[in-house]
Amino acid sequence: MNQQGYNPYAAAQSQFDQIADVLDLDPSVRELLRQPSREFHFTIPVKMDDGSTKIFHGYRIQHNAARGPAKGGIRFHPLETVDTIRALSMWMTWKCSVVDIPLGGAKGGIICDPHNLSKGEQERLCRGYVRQIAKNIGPVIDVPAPDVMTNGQHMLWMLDEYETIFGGHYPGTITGKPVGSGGSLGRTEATGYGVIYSLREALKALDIPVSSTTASLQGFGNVAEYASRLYTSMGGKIVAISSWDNHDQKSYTFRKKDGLDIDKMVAIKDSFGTINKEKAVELGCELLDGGEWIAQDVDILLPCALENQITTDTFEKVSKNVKVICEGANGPTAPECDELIKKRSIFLVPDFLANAGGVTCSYFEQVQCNSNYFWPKEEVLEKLDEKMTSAFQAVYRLAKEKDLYMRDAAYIIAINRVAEAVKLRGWV
Ligand SMILES: NC(=O)C1=CN([C@@H]2O[C@H](COP(=O)(O)OP(=O)(O)OC[C@H]3O[C@@H](n4cnc5c(N)ncnc54)[C@H](O)[C@@H]3O)[C@@H](O)[C@H]2O)C=CC1
Ligand SMILES: O=C(O)CCC(=O)C(=O)O
Repeated sequence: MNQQGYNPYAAAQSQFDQIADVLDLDPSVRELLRQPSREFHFTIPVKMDDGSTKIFHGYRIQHNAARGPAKGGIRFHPLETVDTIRALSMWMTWKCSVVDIPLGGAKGGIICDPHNLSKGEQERLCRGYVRQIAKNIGPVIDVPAPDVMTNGQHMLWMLDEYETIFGGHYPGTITGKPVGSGGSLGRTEATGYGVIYSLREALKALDIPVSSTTASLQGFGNVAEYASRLYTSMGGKIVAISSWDNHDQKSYTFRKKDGLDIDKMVAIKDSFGTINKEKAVELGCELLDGGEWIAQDVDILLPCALENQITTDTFEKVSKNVKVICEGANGPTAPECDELIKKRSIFLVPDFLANAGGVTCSYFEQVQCNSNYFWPKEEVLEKLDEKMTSAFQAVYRLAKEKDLYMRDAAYIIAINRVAEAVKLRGWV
């Protein structure tokens, strides 16, 4: 999902280079880690409902697998680009490393708009994707999962195709599967809840009670919905949410200054996370331009939609009262904006730490599939909270000790672990 003039891969590499300098990384380690180790680009012919055949373009990019099988979601998006997937694969490596789970980093995508595909066409697209990549994914190689505009149903079609090809049950091939078909309880909630576990720790560090805070969110899909649910259940108040309207081809911000009722907002969104604007107005929401979510007078900003949303331009609109930015999306902040965030002393919880709950629960799903024994939801969420909290605390401790920006501290921990793994394996 590239926007004009913005290249997420260049952003991911620039973040990496900055920390590689701080760590004085060995040149060969640096060269190895600043790019993906393997890339697959392929075509996917799909029989459409009208009898025609359409050719889609699919990608799977594996950044690094030194600490374990590569891991990361598959996106469906009409504006997906290879550089976005490269960046996301790199961020997956740092994400798995910062929460210390034995997995590497990968990401996949198909250039398509599922809004315009029937269920049957989506199933054939998922199966076609797997036919092209089956030999290069699997429980010990690379394990996909859902991401933007993909869900458990897509994952199960993909798994079924994989198991048909290899003739057996291999539930550890894909995570984010539906519960009852090899999925873990809690995976649907995991990313959003993880964002709020990190936010809770950040507020604790700042000595601010959650129940005294207000927040504004970008996005209302999987991550944002569950982040909103947990945050409001802790007493926080959400005053604005923005979402994309595919029919109007623009985004809107829905604002209610005395607080949005999240159950009611969920009831009027579709499966793509689009809020019905007519129904929102009936619920008493003000309808603002999509970009207005960032300009609200709140304590907390939760970007949970897209990359490159907090830029030097949009940052000018950020209220002086914002105390925390907790990044639910991957890469929502342009690298040049970090200096501005630091200058304003806004506490930042970086994306690959804040949104690591999804992949952590995916790891739990693999563990459960391997032992063919599934845990109750409370146990999954308790383990998730433990993992997220201890990762946050390790990053926060380092940031405090060395007076570092939270993103830099998280990168130092993550990159050091991967650099150590590639050295121990004798790759460099
Ligand atoms: N689903 C997961 O487990 C994980 C997702 N992420 C990241 O979180 C972000 C969101 O992912 P999901 O919630 O899964 O996606 P999703 O597809 O469920 O929801 C995306 C949401 O973003 C909104 N959106 C799209 N363009 C927008 C715009 N211009 N302005 C305002 N809203 C807009 C959509 O309306 C929708 O509500 C992505 O960056 C994704 O990579 C990160 C970790 C795990
Ligand atoms: O659950 C997973 O394996 C991957 C989730 C993901 O794609 C992400 O964290 O960005």
